[in-house]
Amino acid sequence: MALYSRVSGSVGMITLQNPPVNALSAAVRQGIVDMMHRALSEPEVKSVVICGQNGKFCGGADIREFGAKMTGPPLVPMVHLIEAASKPVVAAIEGIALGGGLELALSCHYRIAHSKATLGFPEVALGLLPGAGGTQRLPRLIGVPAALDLITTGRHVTAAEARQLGIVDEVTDLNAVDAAVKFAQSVTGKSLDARRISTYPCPRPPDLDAIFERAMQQVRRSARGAIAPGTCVQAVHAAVTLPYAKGMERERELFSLLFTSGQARALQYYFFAQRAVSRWSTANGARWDTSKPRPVRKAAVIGLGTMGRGITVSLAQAGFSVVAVETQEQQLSEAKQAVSGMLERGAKRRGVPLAHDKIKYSCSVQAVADVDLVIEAVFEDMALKKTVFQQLSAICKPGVLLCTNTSGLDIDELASQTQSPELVVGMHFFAPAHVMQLLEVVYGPRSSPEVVATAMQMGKKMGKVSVAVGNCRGFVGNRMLKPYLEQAFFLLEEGATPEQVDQVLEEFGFAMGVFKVSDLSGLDVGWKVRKSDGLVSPASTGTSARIRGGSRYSPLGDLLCERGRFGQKTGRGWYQYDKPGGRVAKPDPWLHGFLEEYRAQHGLVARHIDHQEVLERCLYALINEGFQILQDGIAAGPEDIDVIYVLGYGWPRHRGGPMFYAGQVGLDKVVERLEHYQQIHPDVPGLQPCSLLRKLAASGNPAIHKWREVIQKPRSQL
Ligand SMILES: CCCCCCC[C@H](O)CC(=O)SCCNC(=O)CCNC(=O)[C@H](O)C(C)(C)COP(=O)([O-])OP(=O)([O-])OC[C@H]1O[C@@H](n2cnc3c(N)ncnc32)[C@H](O)[C@@H]1OP(=O)([O-])[O-]
Repeated sequence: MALYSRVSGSVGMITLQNPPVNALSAAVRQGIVDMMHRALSEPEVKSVVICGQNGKFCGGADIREFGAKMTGPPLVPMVHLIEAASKPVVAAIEGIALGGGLELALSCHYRIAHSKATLGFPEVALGLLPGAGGTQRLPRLIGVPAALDLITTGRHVTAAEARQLGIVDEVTDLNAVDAAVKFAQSVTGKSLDARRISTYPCPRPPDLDAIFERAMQQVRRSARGAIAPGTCVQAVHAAVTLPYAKGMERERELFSLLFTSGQARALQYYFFAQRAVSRWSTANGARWDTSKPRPVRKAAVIGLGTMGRGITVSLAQAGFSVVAVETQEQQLSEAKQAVSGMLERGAKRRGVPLAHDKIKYSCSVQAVADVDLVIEAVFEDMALKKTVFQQLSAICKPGVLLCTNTSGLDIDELASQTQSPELVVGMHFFAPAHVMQLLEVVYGPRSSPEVVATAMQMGKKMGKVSVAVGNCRGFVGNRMLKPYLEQAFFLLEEGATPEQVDQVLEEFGFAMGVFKVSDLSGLDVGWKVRKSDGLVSPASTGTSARIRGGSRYSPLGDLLCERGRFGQKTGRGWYQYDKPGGRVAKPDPWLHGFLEEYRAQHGLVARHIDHQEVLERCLYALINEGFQILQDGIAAGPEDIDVIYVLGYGWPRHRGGPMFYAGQVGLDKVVERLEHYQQIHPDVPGLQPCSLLRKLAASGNPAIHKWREVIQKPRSQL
């Protein structure tokens, strides 16, 4: 709702009240309309200030209302009512003015912002465009190029930048509401003719066509199949080419198109999913709201390879004191240099002070004796990690949290090396660790609730989105990757090429196809794991070459590794590169010949494989594993899996995540297609629909937020 009060006798104050961000719900819109009428009708009131409760102006339209039937006064007439007012209306912007909140501010005649406020049009990230006049007013106010930048990227600007761009009239370090009241008094009685943005002509730069062409190219490059950014460009184009009223009609048309799209639904689901994962729960009943994190001031990182360096940077940038340990002298001095470089670049980019003095380097594990938390990031080898955990358990002060950055090894086995297994938890960072936003927090059966809470909070402090997951081989992300990769290998055996598979996945929206990713991360990584699992067999002919444990196995990745083809680092992998370390993947005729030979050797006849089969086999196998993970209680809900896939594995955000996508396709259809492929390839693993997927499909494809009701919780172990 909105509150009305009278300040200093002549200023009518409208205060938006809708925690947590004063979103423009039906009640708030109704309140604004009613209070505006009141302020305009009271003769003593000479000017109006609009502000938000609790230091937040407004976070935009209330996204929680998007799925429901629209009630209350619409936003567009509301902003027109404000702009047309005969008394000056001043927006007092504290905290945030985002989306519809900024549109509300742009309909006011003046805008006063606090210096710490941020402003922006983030609608594009929700699959929308600013639909209450934002696409028509902003270019009129700040010009086409700047408006295109803000609207198509959704980036937030500081109050200082907003002032520079001309979005706000004044910035204050003092109380913005008081400043707005004073300002409102100072403009009482002044003509408002020049203050109504909708009446401004839209500036037409001479190179207008080139500007729009460049904007379209830019969004096509960065959007990868998302429709909202290009539609935003079209809406701004309407501001330049049409009179205001017609431009508003066009904005409305384009907004409706986006609003009813599957992409908007997916992005809005994802918005809430990313927030829902912070309300974590574990299979044995620990929860976010009943578990208190421990204080951590000083942390240690053991092992300064690529991951350890990134983790050190993340910790230092988040303000933790860090002890960075690397026992090999040469590696330690290289790490120091690399970490310094990353910190300097980070400080420059983010405009924050350097965090060098936060880090103490050492080549002795003894240096961690007084820290509160240790993150082990040594080579991915169980024997080595066990030794490190034994050492840490002996050296660290009592009560220290021992975390491992393993990407899939058994947390419980590591915990059993220590005197306090309840203090052990996984913190699985993604490379590059100082850039990637995702953190899988892996709890073992003995991890204590407060240890999980501490790791989750540490992730948040480092600017990561932390997702709590259970302990199993590969956890959530890498466990689901396995069937996805396997299907891609089988498709090559059956007649596809890496470029064909990658093209299908990239058209779906992945930044990179599965084979390009494999070349980037190094084929040797998976090879080492398969070797230690006893899967890599010297026999390259005969039926046993393609069977492991009674199921189909593709040795293609192993065969490439045996030939020294590790991907980008060796200049050859599934593709060829112009040199070792090269980045541009080119189809490799050698690989095509190798695949032909391989098929001939194993009596396989290449067949035509279409787009649909590539997509369904790769994605549905991955999705099926996701359902198995839910069934096993490794992830608490589909949101956890979706956030992991979007933030850690390049799943296109506008498709919501694999579990949301499955729901959009229809769970019955996913079951049917998996069964279809399973009939054709009965020995291929990963194609048998798991029982939870079947159960949900049979119960009529319920909405994703209802899945938890069907998922049977594993028995509490507490
Ligand atoms: C016919 C045409 C009609 C057209 C009308 C179109 C109008 C318009 O153009 C469309 C829009 O405005 S689209 C909207 C454009 N606006 C946006 O896209 C803004 C999106 N919001 C954000 O970017 C961030 O939330 C903030 C920066 C606001 C705060 O960040 P922070 O401090 O890190 O906090 P946090 O953890 O992120 O959020 C805290 C809590 O607030 C909740 N919540 C937040 N915004 C909400 C909203 N608008 N609504 C409801 N709820 C919203 C959030 O879910 C969470 O709830 P929980 O229950 O505690 O989990």
